[in-house]
Amino acid sequence: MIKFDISILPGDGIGPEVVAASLDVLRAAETRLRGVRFECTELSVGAGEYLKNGDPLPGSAIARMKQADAILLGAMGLPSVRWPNGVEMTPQIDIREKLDLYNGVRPIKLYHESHSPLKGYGGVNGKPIDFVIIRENCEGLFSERLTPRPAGRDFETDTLKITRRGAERVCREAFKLARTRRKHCTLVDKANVLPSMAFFRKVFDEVAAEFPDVQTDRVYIDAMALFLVQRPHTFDVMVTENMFGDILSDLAAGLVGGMGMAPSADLGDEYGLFQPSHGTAPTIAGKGIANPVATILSLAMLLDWLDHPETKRAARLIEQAVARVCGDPANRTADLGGSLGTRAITEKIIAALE
Ligand SMILES: NC(=O)c1ccc[n+]([C@@H]2O[C@H](COP(=O)([O-])OP(=O)(O)OC[C@H]3O[C@@H](n4cnc5c(N)ncnc54)[C@H](O)[C@@H]3O)[C@@H](O)[C@H]2O)c1
Ligand SMILES: CC(C)[C@H](C(=O)O)[C@@H](O)C(=O)O
Repeated sequence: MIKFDISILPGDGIGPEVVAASLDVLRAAETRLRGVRFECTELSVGAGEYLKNGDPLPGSAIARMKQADAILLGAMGLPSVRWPNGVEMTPQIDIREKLDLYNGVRPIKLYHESHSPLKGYGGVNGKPIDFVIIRENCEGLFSERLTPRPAGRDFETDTLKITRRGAERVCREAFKLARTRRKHCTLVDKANVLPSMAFFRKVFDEVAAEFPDVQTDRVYIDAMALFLVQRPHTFDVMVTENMFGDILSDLAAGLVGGMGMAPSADLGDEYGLFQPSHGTAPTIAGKGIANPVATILSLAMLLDWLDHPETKRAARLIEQAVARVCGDPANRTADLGGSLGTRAITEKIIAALE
């Protein structure tokens, strides 16, 4: 019997609700696997933990995460809980940096035409929306956010830093992924204006030369916001800077039904953390209406990443169950215009596991 040790970080707001739903799916999938068990250890991290004990990310939690085989996270942060300098507590960014989870993988897939605000997508005659945003997770515009600054200045700055190592490794991961898909990789940058972005483009071009079988494009971030609305079906894998990826991934989620449909993985060379792209959605927390699909799909990414034949089989079972359930427009949660609650859609997904 192989045991996989999973750290579970439910977090704040709807985080615990969507994580509980995903753990029910995990337990149901586990009964269909041979010789594999999951041991889950819950860790308290987030704004709630700060309010209780004064630290949103205790060192003991980081130490425990480092021992685990993988990490599943709900969502963290509350708009009312802030540091004295005015910014929110964002332990999820701290974790990415501490575990060097530089490769932010954010798949975007449309399961039914009724989920998209765009006309002519999905369905029998519609065009599929199926692409992946690779977000550089450990530098870019977030890189110097923790640098202490003198108090009382009448200006504040943030630095957008791109290193060769940072750009090279994330571009390489994007190309490797493109190779397993439709072999197309698009760089999204602002190389017309920012020297840091011209540097990112130079590194992208160098890495591209290692992957002659992958077609490339270079699109400015402002144009990409337009193209994602006009022709999202034309993209396969795109790679971009931290902040650009943060913004584009919400826009992209909007194309396929909203944040409740957008899973993600934060990957490094040693550790893997999996979480929905969404936040804590405080206005719907505790109402039993949060859409758990993004977290359930993140769980499938986790199982795939564990890279054991049985966990990979579990990942496929979950993905297929989600596709079957979400492919039926009768199965819609409130965010998709339906009436199913968190529990009801989770039960349908569990029933669809084969
Ligand atoms: N990775 C994370 O943990 C993460 C990501 C984004 C925001 N946040 C934090 O979450 C808090 C709220 O941020 P926000 O409102 O900008 O973003 P949000 O993602 O929480 O919510 C944006 C919109 O999407 C809806 N939504 C999100 N997830 C949903 C789900 N599963 N089902 C149905 N509807 C869903 C919300 O109700 C809201 O209308 C803030 O404190 C923010 O810092 C955390
Ligand atoms: C809430 C915030 C810290 C986080 C980020 O900026 O990375 C979120 O927007 C995300 O996309 O995971």
